[in-house]
Amino acid sequence: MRGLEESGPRPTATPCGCIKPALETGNLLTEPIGYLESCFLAKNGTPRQPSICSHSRACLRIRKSIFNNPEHSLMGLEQFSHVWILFVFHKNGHLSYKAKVQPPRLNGAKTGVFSTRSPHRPNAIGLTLAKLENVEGGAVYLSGIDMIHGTPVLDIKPYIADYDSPQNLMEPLVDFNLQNNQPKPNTVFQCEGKNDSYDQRQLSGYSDSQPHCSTEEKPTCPEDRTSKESYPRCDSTGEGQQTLPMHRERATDFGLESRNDQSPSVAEEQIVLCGLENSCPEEGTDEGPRSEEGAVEGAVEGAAVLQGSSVDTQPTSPLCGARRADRAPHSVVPAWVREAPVAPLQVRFTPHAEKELGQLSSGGEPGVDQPSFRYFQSAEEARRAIEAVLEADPRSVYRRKLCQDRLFYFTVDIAHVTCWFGDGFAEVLKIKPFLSPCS
Ligand SMILES: C[S@@+](CC[C@H](N)C(=O)[O-])C[C@H]1O[C@@H](n2cnc3c(N)ncnc32)[C@H](O)[C@@H]1O
Repeated sequence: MRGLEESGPRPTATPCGCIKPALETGNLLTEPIGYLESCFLAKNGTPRQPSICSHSRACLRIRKSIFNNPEHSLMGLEQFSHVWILFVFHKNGHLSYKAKVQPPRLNGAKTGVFSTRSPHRPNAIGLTLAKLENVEGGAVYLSGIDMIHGTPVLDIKPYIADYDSPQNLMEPLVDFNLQNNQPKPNTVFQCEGKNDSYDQRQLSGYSDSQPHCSTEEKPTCPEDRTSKESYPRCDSTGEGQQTLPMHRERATDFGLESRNDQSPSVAEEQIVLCGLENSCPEEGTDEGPRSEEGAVEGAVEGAAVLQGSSVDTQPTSPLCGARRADRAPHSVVPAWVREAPVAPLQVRFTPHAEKELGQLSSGGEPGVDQPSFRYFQSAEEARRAIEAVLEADPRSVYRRKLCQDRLFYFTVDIAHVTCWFGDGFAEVLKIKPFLSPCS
């Protein structure tokens, strides 16, 4: 990654010799959107992952040099409970990196850098999933962080479990009996599956190796403080900061709470999890106050949407045998994420397009030199990909509203697809081979 001292992105050559603008070759000139004010002043003692210390606190103020009105850029973010923070490991000391590293968790054994969360990597970029405590004006208040004070932050993105958690992309492992919130008997096996999560921790290298903080045990964290006490630096610069919503009412409010008002506190999330884990016969410990039935119901329903927010609830069985930090956190997203106003489209292919698709996978007509798929293994796979793309209506709002009758083109693998959209459907008209001159 290029340093700030350089004047700007310069054109660079691609492997095939074409000169392209720097951005197109991935040479990004970054400018931090802000510098983190963190409760951790130095690398030493800073948790290796955010899950280790849920009480850690930080504040990020969006710089005015990025947006004249930083608060505009944060509009709507308060509706999310968690955010991804992309940042620069600015205190790495050197920019060197090695293909194999020794993550502390492997205790001396080496593994490939890309299978770890090591700070020392080709581009010194870190990625942390933090809890969003509050948004006030142009400032974002976070908890559960593993970055030090002064860390340059490159970006904030909302955490959306539907997109970001593989558990949401796979068939649920547990069939819940929603009446009494008990997993059906076959989930006992899942609850016993401790090895899986252990293996994953081993592989990720930097995950929870230390005693982690919970509401009840906090060996390495600062005291749980009131919001103002938690952000001394922010308070010193930010006038009129309000008390952060750290202390919430009861877990029963959790599933029914609008993110607009307040997010559930860490403690509440844990209460909900405790309520769920008590349904797991493996887990005998009772680490926190038991939630009331209502709270558990709200959680198990998962997609419960009220007051503009939607609570994500993960299947609990893989979590039963795991420790708290291994569990996918419940998260809150605004309702629009799950209730998009755009209905899925019906997708159909003209007979002509069907024929062309078949020809692509078979390498074309005899005697004609035609490429076959690079990524898909069959025409059927390509067809499913094309269907999925179109079903979700890939058109921009502008196109949808103002250029409805225009043909729409896109390319997937070597298929250049031409289609059109009608009321509630998309129809594929043509599929031609496409080979990029310079990919
Ligand atoms: C293992 S990294 C993981 C960071 C992030 N969660 C990730 O996976 O990319 C976390 C460690 O990086 C170090 N660290 C945090 N902020 C840093 C910074 N700005 N520059 C260099 N090292 C930093 C701290 O020692 C912390 O324990």
